[in-house]
Amino acid sequence: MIHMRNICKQYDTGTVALDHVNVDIKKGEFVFIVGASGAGKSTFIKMLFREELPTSGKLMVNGHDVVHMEHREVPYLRRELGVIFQDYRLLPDKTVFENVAFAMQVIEAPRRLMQRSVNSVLDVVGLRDKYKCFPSQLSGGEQQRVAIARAIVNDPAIVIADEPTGNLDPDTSWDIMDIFKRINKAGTTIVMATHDRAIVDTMKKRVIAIENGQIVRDQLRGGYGYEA
Ligand SMILES: Nc1ncnc2c1ncn2[C@@H]1O[C@H](COP(=O)(O)OP(=O)(O)OP(=O)(O)O)[C@@H](O)[C@H]1O
Repeated sequence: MIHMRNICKQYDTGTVALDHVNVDIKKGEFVFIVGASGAGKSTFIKMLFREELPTSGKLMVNGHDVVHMEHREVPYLRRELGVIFQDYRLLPDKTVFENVAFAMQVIEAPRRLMQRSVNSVLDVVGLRDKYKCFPSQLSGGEQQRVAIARAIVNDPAIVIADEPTGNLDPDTSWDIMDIFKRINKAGTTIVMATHDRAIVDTMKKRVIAIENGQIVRDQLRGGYGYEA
């Protein structure tokens, strides 16, 4: 599902953010990406949806050759991925329903499918009753639920999340992780960068640790493994 070979990323500033990274992630896996600040986690995540391109190496994501694909193919890659950020990134002047529906409008999904699919994912994240609210009327945890609903409404092959609980308190973070667990149980691959030691230690999923742009540990049923 994800195949990285000798991926290097050097930014224009000269910083080497990824240094010969090799990773294979299979369908249905749940993978945490951990590492100190500046280790290269976000850069790793951004490669997957082609927000950044590697300087060298081979990268396949869900059958797409991310490095060599034509620009016009990029939307086809991205519609197979659901991406979630620490800061939610909702559209402030759209309601909960409209924020989620917008992801379907972008791919020109049929209207009748839209109503059903949006209601269904709002059920998954427990927000059906708030469908008319605007983001400013929601708590941080609720906003992140909307972002998750938006990410999964088109039934992506892979959900990619960069610090999705970074702005949330521990109880709310666990509620969010329960949603990710359910999405993963339904067969969706999840790749998540996180600093949340308690979550990584408790969930016992695959852990890929990055240090100075290099993978220093890749462990099934791993723990966080770093001092805070
Ligand atoms: N757009 C950019 N231009 C130049 N350097 C960058 C850019 N983005 C990241 N970097 C540098 O690349 C390195 C890796 O950054 P990255 O954001 O991937 O780390 P991270 O592990 O996600 O850190 P954090 O946990 O703080 O988010 C850092 O040295 C960072 O300063």
